[in-house]
Amino acid sequence: MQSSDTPTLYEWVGGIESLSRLTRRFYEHVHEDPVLQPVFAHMDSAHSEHVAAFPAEVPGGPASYSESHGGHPHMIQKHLDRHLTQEMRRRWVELLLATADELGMPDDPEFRSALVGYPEWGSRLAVINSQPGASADHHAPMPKWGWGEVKGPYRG
Ligand code: HEM
Repeated sequence: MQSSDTPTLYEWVGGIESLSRLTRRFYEHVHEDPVLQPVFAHMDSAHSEHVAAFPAEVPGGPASYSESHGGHPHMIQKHLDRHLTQEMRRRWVELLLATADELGMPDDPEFRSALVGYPEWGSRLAVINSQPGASADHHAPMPKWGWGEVKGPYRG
């Protein structure tokens, strides 16, 4: 049951250090992947540092992406006209979850169900936003993601 002492997903995952490790390793895999490499060919590796601020803010971490990197509208803009396909999206989600396993991120059922939910949802928005004619809402609020139906970590 969720209560005032329930940690945020951000705290549970290990904060910005853990998310920076995840994004860094994830993009290493992306650059070796035949489906995703061409999509991310122009992304420089230093980029993964500030990208981690986004998945930090969504699950309850500091609002630094909103304050310093243009917030949700800027992130949406990065996906415009990319013509992302379902094959790319599925590969992206698979690689992200495989990287979480590789790095030994928490694997309790409650955390993992929340972890699967967010990229599944967000990647589908990325595909929609990447199609011809899509535009970014300049007031799009930052998404917030929590424990969902499981309401918190396992308590026995
Ligand atoms: C939950 C889902 C997703 C989130 C939260 C997300 C988040 C982000 C963020 C924060 C950036 C960098 C923005 C910046 O420069 O400040 C970015 C860039 C980008 N994303 Fe996503 N993204 C998601 C899904 C996807 C998917 C599924 C794909 C492709 C299969 C994708 C492709 C890209 C590309 C190509 C860029 C630009 C890279 C560059 O700078 O060259 N994204 N995304």
